[in-house]
Amino acid sequence: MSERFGHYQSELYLQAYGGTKPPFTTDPTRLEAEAERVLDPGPFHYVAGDAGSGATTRANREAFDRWGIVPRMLTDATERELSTTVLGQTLPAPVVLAPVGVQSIVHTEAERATARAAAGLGLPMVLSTASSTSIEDAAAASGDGPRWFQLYWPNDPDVCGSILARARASGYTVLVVTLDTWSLGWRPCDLDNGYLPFLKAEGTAVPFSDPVFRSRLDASPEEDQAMAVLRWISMITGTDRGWDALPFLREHWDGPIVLKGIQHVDDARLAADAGVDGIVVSNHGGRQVDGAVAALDVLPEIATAVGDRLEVLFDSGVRTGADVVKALALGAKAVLLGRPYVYGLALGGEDGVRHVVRSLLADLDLTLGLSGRRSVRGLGPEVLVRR
Ligand SMILES: Cc1cc2nc3c(=O)[nH]c(=O)nc-3n(C[C@H](O)[C@H](O)[C@H](O)COP(=O)(O)O)c2cc1C
Ligand SMILES: O=C(O)C(=O)c1ccccc1
Repeated sequence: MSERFGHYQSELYLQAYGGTKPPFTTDPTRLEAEAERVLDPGPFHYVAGDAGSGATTRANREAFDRWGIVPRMLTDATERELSTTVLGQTLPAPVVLAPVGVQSIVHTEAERATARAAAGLGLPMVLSTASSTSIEDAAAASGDGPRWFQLYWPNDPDVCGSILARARASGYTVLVVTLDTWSLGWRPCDLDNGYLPFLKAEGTAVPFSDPVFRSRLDASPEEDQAMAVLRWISMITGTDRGWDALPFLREHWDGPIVLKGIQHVDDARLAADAGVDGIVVSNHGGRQVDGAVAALDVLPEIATAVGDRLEVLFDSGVRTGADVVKALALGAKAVLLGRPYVYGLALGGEDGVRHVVRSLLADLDLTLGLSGRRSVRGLGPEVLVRR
């Protein structure tokens, strides 16, 4: 796909002359408030919420604000190139839709809408193990779009193997293994609202459609939903595995493997020593450890330590084109976008996701060009100053 993403700006201005406004805001700082107006409190706070006092979420944003882009002039940046290669795949832009579970709580089309929007833009969608759509249905919606699969690692090896086999058979190419959520963090908002979607069997489409998981139950999920949910939760919670368990994943996956949730440089080194293909430097958007370090603050050290041995991806707090430029300049190959596209899904389904992601990419394209840079490749710390 060779779309000039910056064209979305002229498209929106021209539409305005025809009397049509954007479907909803183009301002990432207003998305959350607009989504709050269309969502019930439980789902809204589940998406927007974070761990404890929210300190990590705030730290993620503050870390971006501490860097400034220093624009260059007269560099001929009229034509920009956003495309880049990530884990052997050429992507039209260095942006991936992060794995977000239970999308049915914000829109009836759920992950199918996200999959269609991502495929239309040629960007990978990472399907969550906690998806409300089965692996196969999401793949069908994604068509020939790039798709990656995120694993919450069941402690039953046969169940794990079965899920991975289904993902491979359905055309998911990259395996993203999330390490930081072997239990949900302390989330006061959800506790106060008494809101946990899994207890109502939302976000259980992957195990409930899995023959090996079903074979582990005394009664089918249709007969005894509560027991099936509890069995599944017990399989994916706990942290009794160590780095020596990774070869199991290699045996059951024939494409790139990425570890998500890395925040310590020594863990990044262990990931490289283990031979994985990539990591996502991430604190899960501030949803797990309250008071954790901002993901952006650990990115430079990690990228310097292991960037030549594996691909370093980044998420947690990315909202604007400038944020993408900063993360790339500090060593990320690409970023994952979380909550913003989920707000787009809530506000407009597939079109809403597309509007949010196109807005981000247009902002990225223009920010890059007006900063005097022609390509997302080769950005380095010289682009930035510390405020
Ligand atoms: C509602 C919600 C559900 C999420 N579910 C998952 C999940 O199932 N698997 C996962 O690896 N990460 C999950 N995440 C974390 C995202 O993949 C990502 O790390 C985070 O949202 C990035 O931060 P951001 O929201 O600030 O962009 C979820 C995040 C949200 C907001
Ligand atoms: O809520 C989350 O952050 C998350 O990662 C998750 C975990 C399990 C099921 C659904 C989402």
